Amino acid sequence: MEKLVIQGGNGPLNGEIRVSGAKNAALPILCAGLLTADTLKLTNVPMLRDVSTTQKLLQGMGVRVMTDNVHEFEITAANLDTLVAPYDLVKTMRASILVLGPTLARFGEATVSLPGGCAIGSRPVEQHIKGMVAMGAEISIEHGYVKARAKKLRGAHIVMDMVTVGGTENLMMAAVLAEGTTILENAAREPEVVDLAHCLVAMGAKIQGIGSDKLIIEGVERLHGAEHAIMPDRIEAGTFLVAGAMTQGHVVLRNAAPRSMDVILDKLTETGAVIECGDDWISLDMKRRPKAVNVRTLPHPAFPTDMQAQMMTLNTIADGAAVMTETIFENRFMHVPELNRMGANIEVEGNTAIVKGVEKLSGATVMATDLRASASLVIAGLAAEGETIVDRIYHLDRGYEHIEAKLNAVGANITRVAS
Ligand SMILES: CC(=O)N[C@H]1[C@@H](OP(=O)(O)OP(=O)(O)OC[C@H]2O[C@@H](n3ccc(=O)[nH]c3=O)[C@H](O)[C@@H]2O)O[C@H](CO)[C@@H](O)[C@@H]1O
Ligand SMILES: C=C(OP(=O)(O)O)C(=O)O
Repeated sequence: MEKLVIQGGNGPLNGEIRVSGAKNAALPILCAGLLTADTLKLTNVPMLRDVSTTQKLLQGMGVRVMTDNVHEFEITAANLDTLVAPYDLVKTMRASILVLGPTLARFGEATVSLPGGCAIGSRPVEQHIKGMVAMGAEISIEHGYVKARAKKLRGAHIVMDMVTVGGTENLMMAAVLAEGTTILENAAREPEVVDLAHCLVAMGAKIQGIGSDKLIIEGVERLHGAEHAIMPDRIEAGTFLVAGAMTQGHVVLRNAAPRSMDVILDKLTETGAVIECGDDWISLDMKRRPKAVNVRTLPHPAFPTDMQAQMMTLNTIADGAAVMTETIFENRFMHVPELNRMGANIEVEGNTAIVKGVEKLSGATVMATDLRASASLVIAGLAAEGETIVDRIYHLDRGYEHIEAKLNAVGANITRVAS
C-alpha cells in the first residue's frame, strides 16, 4: 500500500495544470461500448484505477479493449464470452452496475453483482431495477447478483423517485435499444449524464431533452461505432482550484470545462478568489485569506457532493464560520475527524457541519476512507504547517490521475512512498 507525504507551507501554488477527462463520464461511456458490435473510439480518457477496473470488467466479458495508455481507447463488443459481471470487480467499483442496462438491452440478459454500499453511504440501486422492470425485464436477486432477462426491452414512462446519476445513465443506455419510446422523468442533469447522452447520439441513438430532467428516448434497432472525446473533469478541476485558493496562489487550468462548473466557480468567487474563464481554461488568483462560504449539496445544477470535502477543507482555514449541509449521501463527513486532527474546528450535527475557520492547520498522519475525503486531506496538507502523511491512497488513485505530479508541477512538495 502507498501513502503520500506532503510538506506543507510550501507557499502559494503557481502555474498551469492540465485537467484530465472526467472519471464519472468515462465510466458510463466505456460501458456504452457494449451497445454496439462496432468500435467506439474514445479520447481524453483519464488514466486512473476505476478506468482500468472498467477495462478489466469489459475484457472479462469478452469485449476487445485496445488502449495506447495515453488517454485513447477503442472498444469493440462484437461478441461476448459471458453476460456476467462478477463480485470481485464490482466490489472495488460501484459504477460496474452500469453494464447492466446496455448488456440487457443488446443481449437480452445480464447478471451483475449488486454493488452494495460503500464508505459514503448505503447506495442502493432499486431505481435502476424499477426502471428496467417497467421496460419489461424480469429481474431477480440471487446470491448477491441482479439477474435480468428481457427478449426485447420496450419503451416505458418512468418517473424516478429521486434524482440518480447512475440510475439515469443505466436506464438511458437500456432505452436506446428498446422497442418504442421511453420517457425518463426526474432524470439527473449532471454534465456527465449529458456527455454520455451525446456519445449515445453519436452512436445513432435518438434522445431528446438532453440536459433537462425529462429525457425522451426513441429506441432504435441498432447503434453503430463512433468517436467521442470525454469531457474534462469538473471535480478534479475544482479540487485544484480549492488548493490554489487555500495557498493564496495563482493557478491556470487548461483543458477545463468552466461551463460545467458554475456553482463551484461562484462559491470560490464568494471566498474572495478572482476567477477568469475562457472556453476551455480557468484562472484563479487568490490574494487574501479565504472568506467562509456556506454550502448545501444537491443534484446538478446545485453544488456537487463530490466537491463538499474539498470546500470544507477550504472553510477550515477561512475567515469566519460556515454551515455545510450534505443532502446526497448519508455518511459523507468522514474527512471531519481527520481534519480536526490537523487542528480544524468542525462540529457535525446530523447532515450539517459547522466549520469555524482557524488561522492554520498543522500537519499530521491522517487516513483516507473515500475518494474525495482523500483529496481533501491532500489539499489540507498543502496549506498546513509541517508534514502530513495521507495513508490508504488507493481511494485517491481511483479517481485522480497523477495528482501529486500535477500539484508538484505548480509548487507543491508531495512524495509517494510505500507504506
Ligand atoms: C461513477 C459516478 O458517476 N459516481 C457519481 C454518481 O454516483 P451514483 O450514480 O451512485 O449516485 P446517485 O446519483 O445514483 O445517488 C444519489 C442518491 O440516490 C440514492 N439512490 C440512488 C439510486 C437508487 O436506485 N436508489 C437510491 O436511493 C443514493 O443512495 C444516493 O443517496 O453520482 C453521485 C451523485 O452526484 C456522485 O457523488 C458520484 O461521484
Ligand atoms: C463518489 C464518487 O465516486 P463513485 O460513485 O465511483 O464511488 C466520486 O467520484 O466522488
